[in-house]
Amino acid sequence: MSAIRFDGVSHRFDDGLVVDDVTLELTERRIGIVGANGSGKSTLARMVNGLVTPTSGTVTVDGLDVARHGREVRRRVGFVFTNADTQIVMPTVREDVAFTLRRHRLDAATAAARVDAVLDRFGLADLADRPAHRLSGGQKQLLALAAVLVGEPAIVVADEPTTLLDARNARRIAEHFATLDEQLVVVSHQLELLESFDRVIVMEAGRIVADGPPEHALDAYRALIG
Ligand SMILES: Nc1ncnc2c1ncn2[C@@H]1O[C@H](COP(=O)(O)OP(=O)(O)OP(=O)(O)O)[C@@H](O)[C@H]1O
Repeated sequence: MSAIRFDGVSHRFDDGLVVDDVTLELTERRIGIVGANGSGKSTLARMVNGLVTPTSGTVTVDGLDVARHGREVRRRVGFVFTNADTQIVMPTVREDVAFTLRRHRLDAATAAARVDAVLDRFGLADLADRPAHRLSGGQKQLLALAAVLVGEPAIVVADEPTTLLDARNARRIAEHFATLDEQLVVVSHQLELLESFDRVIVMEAGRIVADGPPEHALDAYRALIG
C-alpha cells in the first residue's frame, strides 16, 4: 500500500480554519472518513491529490510532496467526486474513459484494450457509445469510477460517492469498492459503507477526534452525533 502522510496540516478558507493541525499516516487498504457537515472531510480528502493545498504543513504520497509534485501525485491518486456530472468531460462513455489516458503515452491499441477492459468490468460495455450525460445517476457514478481506474492509480479517493444514488446503486458502488485492489480513501455519511473498512477517521471542527477500526470509530461517531 502507499503511504499518505499529513504532517501538521492546517487549511484556512476566508472564514476560518477548516483543517486544524492534522498529523496522520494512512497506510491501510481501505480508509473511511466521517464527520458532521462542515467538519473538514472534503478539504482533507482533496489535499491527498492537491485539489486543495495546505495553508501550513505538508501532505506527501509515497514521499512526494503533493504541493510540489502535483502532476506525479495525481497520476497515483484518482479522485471520484460526489456528483459524477462534474467529472464527465467527453461526449460518449468510451471517450470519457479514454480521456484519462491522453497523457499516458500508450499506443492506440493498448489504450483501447485498457478502456474496453474497464468498461467491461463496470458493466458499461453495452453503453460505450452512448452520450455520457444521458446515463442514469448510478451509471454515471460507475463511469466516473471507471474513468479513474483506467489510469491505474495506486490510490482512489472518493468524496461521498454514493450520496446521490438510490440504495441499489449505492450497493453496487459498495460492491465495486470491495473488489478494488487499489488503496481506497472514502468520505461518507453512509456509515454502513465503511463497516468493512480497515480504519475510520472521525473529524470534528477540522480535527481528528477518533481514529481506529470501524467498530470503535463508528461507535465514537454515533456517540458524538447523538
Ligand atoms: N472553497 C471554499 N471556500 C471557502 N470555504 C470553503 C470552501 N470549501 C469549503 N469551505 C468551508 O470549509 C468548511 C469545511 O468544508 P468541507 O467541505 O471540507 O466539510 P465536509 O466535512 O466535507 O462537509 P460535508 O459533510 O457537508 O460535505 C465548511 O465550513 C465550508 O463552508
